[in-house]
Amino acid sequence: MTPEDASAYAREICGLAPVIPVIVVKDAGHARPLAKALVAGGLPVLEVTLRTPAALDAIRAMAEVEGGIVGAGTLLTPADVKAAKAAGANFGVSPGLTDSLLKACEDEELPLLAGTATVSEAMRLLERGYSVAKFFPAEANGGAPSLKAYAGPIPQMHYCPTGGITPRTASTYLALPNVLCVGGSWVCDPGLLADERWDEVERLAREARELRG
Ligand SMILES: O=C(O)C(=O)C[C@H](O)[C@H](O)COP(=O)(O)O
Repeated sequence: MTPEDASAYAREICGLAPVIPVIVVKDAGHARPLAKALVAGGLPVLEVTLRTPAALDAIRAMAEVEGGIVGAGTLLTPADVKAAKAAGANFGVSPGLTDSLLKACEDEELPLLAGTATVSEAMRLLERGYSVAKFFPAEANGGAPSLKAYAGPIPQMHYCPTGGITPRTASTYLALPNVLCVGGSWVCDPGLLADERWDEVERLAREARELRG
C-alpha cells in the first residue's frame, strides 16, 4: 500500500465521526458488547491499543461487529504490525514513527496513522507521501494552539490529535482546519468497562458524536 493510499483511507475513516475512541481492553469478553455500544452511539471507528494481553483477541471479536472499523493502536514494531493485521485490524495507529514501522505497514497493507509531535516529523511523513498523522501527546505538546500554528507552514498535513483530550477541549481542536477528528479514551473509561455499563458507553458515544468545532 502506498503512503498516498494509506492517507486517503485515513482521511476517509477520520471523517466518519468527530471522535475515535481509544480503547484499553483487559477482558476480551468485553470487546463485542463494547464495540456494539460504540457503533450504536455513532462512533464506528475504534482503536484498540496493543497494551494488554487481551488486545488481539479483542480486535478479532470487534472486527465481526457490523458497522465497526477496528484499528490497532500502540504499534511499536514490525511484529506488532503483522500481529494486528493477522487479527483483522483495518488500520494502525502508532505513538511515534520509525522507518521500519512505516515500511512494515506499507508491506502489510495496513493504513497507518503515524504519531508525530513536531513539524520535523510531519515533514518526514510529507516527504514520504503521507498527508494524515496522529498528533501525540496532544495536550502535553501545546494542544490546539500548536496545531493551529502548524497549519501555517504545513496546511497539507491533517491530524488526529490524541492524548489528554476531553469532551470540553475536543471542540477547540475540531474547529481547526487541519484537524479531521480527535482520539480519546473518555468514552471507554476503565470503570465503565469493569462494570459492563454498555448503556452508559453508548450514551457517552452519542454525546461525543455531537461534538463539533
Ligand atoms: O497507546 C497509544 O498508542 C497511545 O498513543 C496512547 C493514546 O493515544 C492515549 O492513551 C489516549 O488516551 P487519553 O489521553 O486518555 O485520551
